[in-house]
Amino acid sequence: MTTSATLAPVRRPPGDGTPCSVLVEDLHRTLGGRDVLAGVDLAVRDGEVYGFLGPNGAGKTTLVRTLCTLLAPTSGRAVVAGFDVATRPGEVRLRIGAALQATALDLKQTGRELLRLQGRLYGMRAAQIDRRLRELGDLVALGSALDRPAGSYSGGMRRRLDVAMALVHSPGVVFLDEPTTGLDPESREALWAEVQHLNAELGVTVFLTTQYLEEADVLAHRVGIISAGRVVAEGTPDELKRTIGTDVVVAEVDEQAGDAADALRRLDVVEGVEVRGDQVTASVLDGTRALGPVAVALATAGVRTRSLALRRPTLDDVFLSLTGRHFATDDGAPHPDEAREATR
Ligand SMILES: Nc1ncnc2c1ncn2[C@@H]1O[C@H](COP(=O)(O)OP(=O)(O)OP(=O)(O)O)[C@@H](O)[C@H]1O
Repeated sequence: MTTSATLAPVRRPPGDGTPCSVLVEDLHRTLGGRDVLAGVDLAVRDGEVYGFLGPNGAGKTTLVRTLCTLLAPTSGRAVVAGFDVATRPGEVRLRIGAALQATALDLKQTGRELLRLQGRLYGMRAAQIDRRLRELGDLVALGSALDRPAGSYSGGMRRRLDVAMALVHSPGVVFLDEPTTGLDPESREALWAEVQHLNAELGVTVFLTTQYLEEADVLAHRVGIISAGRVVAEGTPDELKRTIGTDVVVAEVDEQAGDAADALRRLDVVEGVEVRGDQVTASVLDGTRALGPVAVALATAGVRTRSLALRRPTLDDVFLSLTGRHFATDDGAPHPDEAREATR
């Protein structure tokens, strides 16, 4: 059997000397006859919060389950905490924590009982577990609820308990699969603060999947964007947005989006144009200089423009330019992030 931990290169991303907690190379996973992971490459450095962003069905959960050793790769390689997930799954499991989407808590047990059980499964003694719970501080700050059955918890409290359970045995790497999906804005922000705390104060490397653009933007040092089983972009949120240009001009037009796009593409100040419905988005280097020529070009082309707005690029613009699609929910309705953006 190969001992991946002894192969120094697997701990380092190409061209970078920083040690890596997660290294994925040309990873494929077939499910139901489909290549759900179609050659994923990515690297998460030690101590990083890595945001893995993608719309519904893109393959996020499949990748996380593979990295947590719950699914075997079809081909390619994944190394987590220094060990190959396919050949050394036991070593990987000892070193990671995971709060996955389909967590089945025994709701009759109290939070404290569940946390203690989790610690005992990792061979910890009661005193060690209690010390660890104090160390986790705010993360387990469920107050007196810690001694109530988990069945009485709100969604946010259950999610916090999930994350705390993933951390009881002091793993170096923790996987959080869509930890805030379904939470109200207040609970979401509380969980964000906790993720930041466990990364900054406890030094835990965090691999976090999300379908919320804002979440990746706020939490992640670096972001990987997955679409149809492939990582289509990787970088810091700012780096990714800079690929779009400095500013974005958005024109809402009356049924003439094609004419508007053609007119804008002819302008020197415009770097790229995307169309969605009656909305035409132009990426530009200098928004204040571009706004005038854009308005004139639309008027000259005879396009009736309902509104013209200037804003900074978002990760959704990055996704749109890479895939030709916006982030959207299954039913095609705008994602909550988009809806929020539209009302700003
Ligand atoms: N066991 C399976 N058999 C067949 N197809 C599957 C199986 N599990 C997942 N898939 C399909 O693989 C694709 C990726 O699923 P996955 O759950 O990894 O996506 P995701 O990005 O996590 O999406 P979501 O945000 O909805 O959780 C989806 O189209 C899904 O229907």
